Amino acid sequence: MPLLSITGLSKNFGGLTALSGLDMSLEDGEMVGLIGPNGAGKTTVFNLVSGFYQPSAGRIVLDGRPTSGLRPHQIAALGVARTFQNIRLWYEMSVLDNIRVAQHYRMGYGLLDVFRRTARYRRSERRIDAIAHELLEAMDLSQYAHERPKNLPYGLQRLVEIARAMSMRPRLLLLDEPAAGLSSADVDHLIDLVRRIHDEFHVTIWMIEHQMKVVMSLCSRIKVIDLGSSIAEGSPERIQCDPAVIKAYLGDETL
Ligand SMILES: Nc1ncnc2c1ncn2[C@@H]1O[C@H](COP(=O)(O)OP(=O)(O)OP(=O)(O)O)[C@@H](O)[C@H]1O
Repeated sequence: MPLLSITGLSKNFGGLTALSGLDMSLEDGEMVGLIGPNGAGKTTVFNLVSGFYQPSAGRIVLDGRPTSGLRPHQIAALGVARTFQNIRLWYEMSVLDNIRVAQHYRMGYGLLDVFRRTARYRRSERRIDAIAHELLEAMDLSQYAHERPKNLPYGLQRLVEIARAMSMRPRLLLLDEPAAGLSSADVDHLIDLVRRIHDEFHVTIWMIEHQMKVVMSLCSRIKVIDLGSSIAEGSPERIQCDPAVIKAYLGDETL
């Protein structure tokens, strides 16, 4: 059974069809790309999968369970974490606290536990700290644990956002343009780190990315959409010479 199965997924905004009849599935452990020209509907797909939008039609099934009607926090609890095209962090908190706070839904204690500082509360807090430090280490961020994200260079903020998403121990990680705005050295570092977290944490990854170097180096399979519909799917080598893909990108030098 696929980890994620999407059938006939559509989304309309008033008269605008942002997505139309998308089919897609991801097997456990895969790293897959989602590409397409600007406005193709890529972020809409991620907003639907993560519960930020409800579909106009179609079905999303996560590990055998339909997600229709579920709110974003309920989908997160089922194991879907994401990053955003425009970085979203708590800029006044430390990097460490950003990563700790993201785990709150997994804490398994109530307000009374917090006030009484029960054994359950202390156990959960220790576990949260351990996970946060493990991730900071895995992503070479330990030395920034007590910095505020707003004082870090943009490339590091992107990594903190990925670490925060990973702290939820997701089964499926959705990365929305992780390389946007990064220098070429930062892009190489990002490629290494994404590969490392994929291998180390056995997480399934679906990424939207305009920088073909990132998608081509990391993804074993790529889905291409244009104007809300699927136009191709296959290995990076196949996608690069697919006539429909070349036509969609004609004039776009990024491919
Ligand atoms: N909340 C919304 N309300 C109205 N229209 C929307 C909304 N979200 C997206 N759209 C429209 O849906 C279409 C697809 O947008 P989407 O952001 O999914 O594209 P994208 O492929 O992610 O583009 P980009 O690569 O530029 O980020 C666009 O025409 C966009 O303007």
